[in-house]
Amino acid sequence: MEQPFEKRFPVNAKDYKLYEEVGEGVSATVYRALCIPLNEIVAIKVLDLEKCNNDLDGIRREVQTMSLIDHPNLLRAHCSFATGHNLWVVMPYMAGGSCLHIMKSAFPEGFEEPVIATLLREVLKALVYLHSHGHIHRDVKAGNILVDSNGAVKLADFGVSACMFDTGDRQRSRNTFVGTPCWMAPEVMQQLHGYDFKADIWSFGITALELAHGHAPFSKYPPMKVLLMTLQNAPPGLDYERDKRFSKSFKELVAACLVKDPKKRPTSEKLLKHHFFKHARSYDYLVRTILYGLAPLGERFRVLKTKEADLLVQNKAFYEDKEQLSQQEYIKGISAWNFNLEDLKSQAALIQDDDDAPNAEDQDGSRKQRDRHDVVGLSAERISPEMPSNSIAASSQEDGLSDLHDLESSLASFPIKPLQALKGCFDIGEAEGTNGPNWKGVTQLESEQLITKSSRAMDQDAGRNEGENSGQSSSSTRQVVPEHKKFLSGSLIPDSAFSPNKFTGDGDRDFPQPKFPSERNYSGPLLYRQRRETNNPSSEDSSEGAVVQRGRFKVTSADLSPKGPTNCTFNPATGGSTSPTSLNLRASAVLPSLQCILQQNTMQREEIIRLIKYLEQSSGKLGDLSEVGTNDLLQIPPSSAREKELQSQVLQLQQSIGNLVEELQRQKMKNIQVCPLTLN
Ligand SMILES: Nc1ncnc2c1ncn2[C@@H]1O[C@H](COP(=O)(O)OP(=O)(O)OP(=O)(O)O)[C@@H](O)[C@H]1O
Repeated sequence: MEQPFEKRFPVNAKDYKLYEEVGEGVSATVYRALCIPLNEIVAIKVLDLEKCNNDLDGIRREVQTMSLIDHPNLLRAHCSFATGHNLWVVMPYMAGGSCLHIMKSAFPEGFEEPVIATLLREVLKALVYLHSHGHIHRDVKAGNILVDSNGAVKLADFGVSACMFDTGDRQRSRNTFVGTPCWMAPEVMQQLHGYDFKADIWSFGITALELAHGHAPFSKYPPMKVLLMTLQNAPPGLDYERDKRFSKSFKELVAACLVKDPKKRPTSEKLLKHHFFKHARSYDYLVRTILYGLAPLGERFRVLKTKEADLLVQNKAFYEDKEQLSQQEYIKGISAWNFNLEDLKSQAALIQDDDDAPNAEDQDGSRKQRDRHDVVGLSAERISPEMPSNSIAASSQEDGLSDLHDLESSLASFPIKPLQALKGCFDIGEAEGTNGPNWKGVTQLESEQLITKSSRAMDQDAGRNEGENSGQSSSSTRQVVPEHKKFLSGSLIPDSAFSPNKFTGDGDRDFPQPKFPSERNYSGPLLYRQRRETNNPSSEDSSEGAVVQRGRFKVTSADLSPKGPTNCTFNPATGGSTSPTSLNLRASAVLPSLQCILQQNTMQREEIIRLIKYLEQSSGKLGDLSEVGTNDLLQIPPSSAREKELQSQVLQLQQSIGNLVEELQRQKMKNIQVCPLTLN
């Protein structure tokens, strides 16, 4: 359909001439290129297979989908082939670039409604096609809506698409935590019951807001906060002061898509009939309104990339803290994340909302009211009935402490599997390299302990201010920071390919100079790839259900349950040890238990002494009791209820010391029997 039957694209690299870079994703760099035999300008997506070892299946699926689809609103691959360690995917060149690029270059505040209607209608047609063929796109966003020089609109990037007809492992992949958080549907985040193509409808609604505002709701927040806000807050919408310019039908369309219960969202087919699309115009209209005046794509891309790099350098100077830096990177929309749960918790607390008014999306009380009972899983029960509905979002955004609590309790509210998945995701921050995830020597057990520790610290710090809490949280945080980033513009292709004289403008529409100011809004998703070093120092993860992270969140739904503690722990409640008791138990395995018992014993002794001292001070009548034995003390009849209580506690402690000592002896005996040589 896309190309005439006789047009065959060669599958040999020498038949193509690469020009400038026009886009970067997490896994690929896209170049404008010339197909020499056909004398046709194309785009070539170059994927470095060595860097994508963990996700070859994803790549295969992407290429397969791109070759099989046949719809004018979907970006189809002409052909693909391997060359060296790269995979080249040859596709039509979309000279306008992505809607995200266009907004960043010229429409930082978003598009006008007729433009949005036109773009969305085309995207929806693509979704109707995909859904009717059993596909979920799973990454619908402005960055994946491409426009060509004639104003034709195509949905691109099938890197994480899934097929509803898949079975087995691939079917399971449909339940994975995948997508880009700001656009991700709540049911995808929660993973309670899996999800279907309605997840695309949510992303479509978020994309509508993105096109209207120039950035997606919550795009300035770090990933964990986005998850929390999506799950806890009412869905974002267009109900606010700044959205006056938009029609009622647009607001209704957005509201219809952004319903938390996927069953209540319309299908793509039904949505296409929405009266909002009466505002849609022709492709030509897009050329006149959004493409006119734009510089060639490669140039725009280069300018944006330079600005982003500058911004990153500035931020680096400003934020010495690497966590802050990584947060900044996220805010700017880079989707290659490398983080862990503790980092995210710190970030959730650290993030300040002082750069502008809270998102209008979060403020509207009526929507909250409406959605209170519509929230999947978390929010309805968690919203305090006394709290005015319109203050909830504000407080959840402005109060770092409450964020931390929210975070803890939200995670606690997750069903086990998603919780493990999330933890797995955050702990295993790196998955792209050949060496597996970036698992920096922290076991699941340690991770759990850290979480517990952090939550206890929060309890203790409840009265302190946010900054202190952040610090507290940070200090207990493992410093797993993003890998050093580098900009590898054209790394896969000889530099000469990008020399200015190669920049011919062939096939690219040479738009007149943009009439827009250079000051731009840099919030929003994905501008350039945050590439990671391939030589990840990680080697310790061999977990099943390992995380695959292609710049978007992607966590397998395979069982990520903890492997169980490897060290023996003493259970004070039963007085017994959970350590194995088999005969071939080694002394080295028993000793930690014994040490633990001894430690407990010592602690309890100290507690008794403390109690005695307390008694001594509080009664004041007993004279100098330091010389008096505990038993003697206990002979003295208590003169107050408090004394009585303390005496009984002392008795209990003594009893438990007795038990512990017995246990210690038992263990010693056992140990001697099992490993006499070791102990001798
Ligand atoms: N056919 C094309 N014509 C022009 N530009 C393109 C084309 N395909 C992709 N691009 C640009 O390159 C960018 C990266 O491409 P793409 O999204 O396919 O890579 P990716 O690695 O899959 O990205 P992601 O980070 O979303 O995973 C796009 O956002 C777009 O701006």
